[in-house]
Amino acid sequence: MLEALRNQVYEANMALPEYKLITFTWGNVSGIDRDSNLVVIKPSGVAYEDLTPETLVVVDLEGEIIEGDFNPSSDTATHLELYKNFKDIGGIVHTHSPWAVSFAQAGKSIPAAGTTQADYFYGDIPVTRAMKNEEIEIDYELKTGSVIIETFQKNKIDPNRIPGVLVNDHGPFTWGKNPEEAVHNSVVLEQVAEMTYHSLQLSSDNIYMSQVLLDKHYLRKHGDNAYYGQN
Ligand SMILES: O=C(CO)[C@@H](O)[C@H](O)COP(=O)(O)O
Repeated sequence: MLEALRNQVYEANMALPEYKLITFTWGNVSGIDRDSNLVVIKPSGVAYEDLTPETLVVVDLEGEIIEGDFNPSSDTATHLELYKNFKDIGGIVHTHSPWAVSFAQAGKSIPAAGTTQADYFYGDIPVTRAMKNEEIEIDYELKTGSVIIETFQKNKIDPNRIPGVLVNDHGPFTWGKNPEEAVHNSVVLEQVAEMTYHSLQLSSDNIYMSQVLLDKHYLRKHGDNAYYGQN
C-alpha cells in the first residue's frame, strides 16, 4: 500500500542522519496521501539503519494503524494534528537538531536576520508557548499539535510561508509540500539557528533584516514574479 509514498518517506527519514539532524532514534518523518488521507510515518524507536520502506507504518487521520508491524512514532498525534489543520502540506519532519533545540528550550523564536532564512521562511521562525501540566498529562503529543496550531492562528502566521516551528522545551517541526521539501526546510532551520545564535552573540544591535530585503528574497523564490526555477 502507498508504495511511492513509502519510498519518499523512507528516503526522507534516511536523510536525517545524513544531514546530522538526529542522533540514535531521535526524530521522525511522515508523509500524507491526500486522496486517501492515509499517513506513512517512521515506526517508534526503530534505528535508522534498520529502516526499510516496509517497516514504515500507515495510519489514518485518527491514528488507527492501517498497515504495519511496529507502533507508529510517539509523535504521530502531533503529525496528524498538523495534517488536519495545515491542508496544503504533504510531509512533516521532527528532529532534535541541536541549534534549533537550543532556541526551543530557551523559548526563543529565530528572528529573520538574513537572506538564508528569507529564502525559505517569510519571517521569524516562531516558538510555541510552554505547555501546561494538564496538557502534558492529558496527551502530550496531541496537545503539542494543538499548541503549534494555536501559535500560528493567534499570530496570523501562514504555515505555507513559515514552514516550521520550535516546540518549547522540545524541538523543531518542519513541513513542506512533500517529505523531501520538509527535510530541506529542517536543514535550513538548523543552519539558520546556528548562524543566528552567533549573530546574536556578535552584535548587541538589532539583527533583524529589512522587510524590503525579506520580501525580495522570499517573494522572488516563492511569491509573485518568482525567479528561482522559472524561465
Ligand atoms: O522527542 C521525542 C522524545 O523526546 C521523540 O520525538 C523521539 O525523538 C522519537 O520518538 P519515536 O518517533 O521513535 O517514537
